[in-house]
Amino acid sequence: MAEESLQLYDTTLRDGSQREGMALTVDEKLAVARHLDALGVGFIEGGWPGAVPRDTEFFRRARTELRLRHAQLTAFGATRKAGAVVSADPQVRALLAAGTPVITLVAKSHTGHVERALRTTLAENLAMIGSTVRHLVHAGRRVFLDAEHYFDGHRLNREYALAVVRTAAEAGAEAVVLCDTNGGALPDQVRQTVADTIAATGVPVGIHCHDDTGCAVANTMAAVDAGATHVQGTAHGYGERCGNADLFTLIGNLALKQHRHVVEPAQLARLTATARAITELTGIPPRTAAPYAGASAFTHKAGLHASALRVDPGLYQHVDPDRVGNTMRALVSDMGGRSSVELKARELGYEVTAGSAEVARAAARIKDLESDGYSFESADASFELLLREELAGRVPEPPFQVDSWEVAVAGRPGEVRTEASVSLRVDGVPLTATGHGNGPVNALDRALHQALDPYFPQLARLELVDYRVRVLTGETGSGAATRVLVSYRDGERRWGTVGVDQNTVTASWHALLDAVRYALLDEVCAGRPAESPAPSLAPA
Ligand SMILES: CC(=O)SCCNC(=O)CCNC(=O)[C@H](O)C(C)(C)COP(=O)(O)OP(=O)(O)OC[C@H]1O[C@@H](n2cnc3c(N)ncnc32)[C@H](O)[C@@H]1OP(=O)(O)O
Ligand SMILES: CC(=O)C(=O)O
Repeated sequence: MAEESLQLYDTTLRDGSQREGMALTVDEKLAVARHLDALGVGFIEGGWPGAVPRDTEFFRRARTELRLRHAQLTAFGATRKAGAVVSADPQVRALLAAGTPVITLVAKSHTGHVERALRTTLAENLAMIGSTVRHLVHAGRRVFLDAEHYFDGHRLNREYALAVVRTAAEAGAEAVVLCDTNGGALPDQVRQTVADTIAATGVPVGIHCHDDTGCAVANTMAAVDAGATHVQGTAHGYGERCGNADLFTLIGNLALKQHRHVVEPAQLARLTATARAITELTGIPPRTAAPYAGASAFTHKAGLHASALRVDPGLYQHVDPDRVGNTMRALVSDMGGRSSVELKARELGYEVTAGSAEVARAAARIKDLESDGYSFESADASFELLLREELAGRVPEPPFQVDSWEVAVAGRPGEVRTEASVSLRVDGVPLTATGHGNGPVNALDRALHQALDPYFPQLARLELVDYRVRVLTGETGSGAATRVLVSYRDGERRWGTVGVDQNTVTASWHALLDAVRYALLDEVCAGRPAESPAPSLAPA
């Protein structure tokens, strides 16, 4: 396909913010805008000044705090009210006051909406569009017109929908963006309607799709195929109801499948990092299966896939993950075999081959342990400990031994106390320590730190960051097995371990021990500095 330039327009900060659960502060909006700018989008729609106070404030601060290198900041708002004088309309004045180089106006293109929602005449709606666009263009702004409900409107009254497009363009709108506002269109309808609109009017058109049929990206691609030259979307497809077209997926598709010039290759390589940074800012759990930028987009679980990937990653990947800044990952589980173990081991830095006896033993143990309830796909550290055992041909000497542990939970109205005690040995030296916490796992974690940190100073940086419990056989009630997954981090690294037992606290203890042992892999006891003898770790 010929290389062709498209306008890339992001509306995360406006339509994306219409998503349930999304409520960015002004600081967060500014930060999202900076990420999108670095990604190379052409336009960033910041919100609706004059209607949403936070958006008015965003544009006020953007004037001094936002230095965009690629994108043009865009303010969004409605045309003047029916019967109003455009220059006196407060919403239109607020749009100009936002001080952006670009303004996007929303207008009705569906006769039913004009008559029933706006409660005005079809002629007055056209006059509202014409006068508002002219007024803003005269004030020196670039103007886009979002034609609301365009696809339904075009089906109901094609001539009127086309009249909206012509009126906006004749008044000076740079492009008219055809909106599938209720998200109900399918790709064929979008393709035909876009083609018909361009053929009938000759006006440059854009596309803005919602995802209510799960087709927002497909509809956008269909519109581009039919000649749309301006593409709207949002980060992660955030947006009203089911969301908008996912801009990250669109960028991947347009750049890598159709070789269209949407962003530079170096910007494309920021796609995954941008997606993750925006997730951090919104706090909305990411869709791991999201194309291109999702954590699972290049993650392989099935053994047969892994066996082909060993030969050539291209055999099960439609593009090279490096192009979008993502990485290939392998998962080990009972659905994998020796190839999955080899891939995961290589990912972790081990030079092993699927044909070796060690790898075969590791693969067999994983299948057995998973049938007992273990799950290794989020527990790389437990996998690595298991792999090391197989490579060494024995259970390596642990850096510390456990003699016993104990947890006590006592309560009375308004107060619950949890205390954990551990008895360990390091280099044969017995240690006991006690930890208090807001629950058994927290108390055990603190007791382990209390006992071990003086001997292994690197453990002091260790932080328990996630804890998940799953009851594996709910129907057997309190006798059910539980699986516990814990995640630790020590600043740079993050790792997960798994424990399984009938007793939740025991399963947690095993997962905690694996996590601490993993932290001490390759470490020898730091020893006690001569000048500071081992502290007494007996409980007070
Ligand atoms: C398809 C889209 O997503 S467009 C973007 C939608 N985004 C938003 O609505 C977020 C910001 N909105 C708001 O803050 C408020 O809704 C406001 C300030 C715009 C209006 O608030 P209010 O005056 O209290 O009215 P309300 O929210 O009930 O909306 C009804 C008014 O909007 C008008 N309206 C509805 N659609 C449109 C439109 N496309 N263009 C202009 N006016 C419209 C109605 O005619 C009605 O006006 P009227 O009271 O003069 O008859
Ligand atoms: C303008 C817009 O957000 C829509 O029609 O969906």
